Amino acid sequence: MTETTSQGAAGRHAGRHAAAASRQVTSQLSASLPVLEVEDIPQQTGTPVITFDHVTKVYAAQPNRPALDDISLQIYAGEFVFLVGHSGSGKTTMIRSLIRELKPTSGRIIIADEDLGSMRNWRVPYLRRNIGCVFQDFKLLPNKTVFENVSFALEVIGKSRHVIKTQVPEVLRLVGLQDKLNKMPDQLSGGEQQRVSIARAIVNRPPLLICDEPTGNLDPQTSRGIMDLLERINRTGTTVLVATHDREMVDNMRRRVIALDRGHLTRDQDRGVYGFNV
Ligand SMILES: Nc1ncnc2c1ncn2[C@@H]1O[C@H](COP(=O)(O)OP(=O)(O)OP(=O)(O)O)[C@@H](O)[C@H]1O
Repeated sequence: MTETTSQGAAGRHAGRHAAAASRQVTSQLSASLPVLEVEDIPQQTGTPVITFDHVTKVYAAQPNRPALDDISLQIYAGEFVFLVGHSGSGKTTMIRSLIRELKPTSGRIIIADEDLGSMRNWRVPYLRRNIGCVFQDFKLLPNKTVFENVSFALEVIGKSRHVIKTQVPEVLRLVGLQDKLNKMPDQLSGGEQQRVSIARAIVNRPPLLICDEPTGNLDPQTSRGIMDLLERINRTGTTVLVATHDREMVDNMRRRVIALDRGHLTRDQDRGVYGFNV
């Protein structure tokens, strides 16, 4: 069953406080990108950025237990969405399907106007250029500096040296790492490494940023810094989808929450909470 609710004035008030606090922290970061005010829920209009249309995924190893079971949802431009659920509920399967690492067993996934089911293989890299990805384990290249880790993302898609020289320092300023350009990943804290991986994910300015457990390896204070950064990126107009187990973060931020339980979509809630008892 899917339940759709929205919070009242109290929720909106709390949301405004959280947004104000977040603005204070992030104002210390670079102001190089325009800030859009999205204190209210973005209008769900136009073409959805993400559409799941009766998507089912069955892994061959578990034929009787779909990892995703008849999921239908839409996410619109500018939304910030949490994807929550117990371990094994299907969050990573959903994310891997979005970048076409996996194909659904049935149903359709549409990104912007493109049906991933009929997308030719040669177009998949172009799809992935438009989706920034951040993972729990950062996935940085250990033998490259901070600057090189981020610039590599532009090099592989053929960007000029001029673009690299301008965009890489700019994005590293945005994530607060302008003084660490020449450090190696093992000289950074976990939070700083995650900031590098976020910088790498957004340096090409993708309209969609997907994060799978971005704070899973970080302490609560560092996690808050990362979420503040993701909120700031969202305020530049980027659609952000975050799969997480971080109850405190979800409960504090009061954004749209999509909940999965054993492959079923059980809740889709504006300004939602984490909502599981364990
Ligand atoms: N490659 C695979 N082959 C077979 N079964 C898989 C595979 N990947 C995931 N599964 C199964 O699919 C279900 C959903 O797994 P998934 O990794 O999507 O969940 P999750 O919500 O991301 O979990 P976690 O929070 O632990 O990362 C689980 O039952 C899992 O065992």
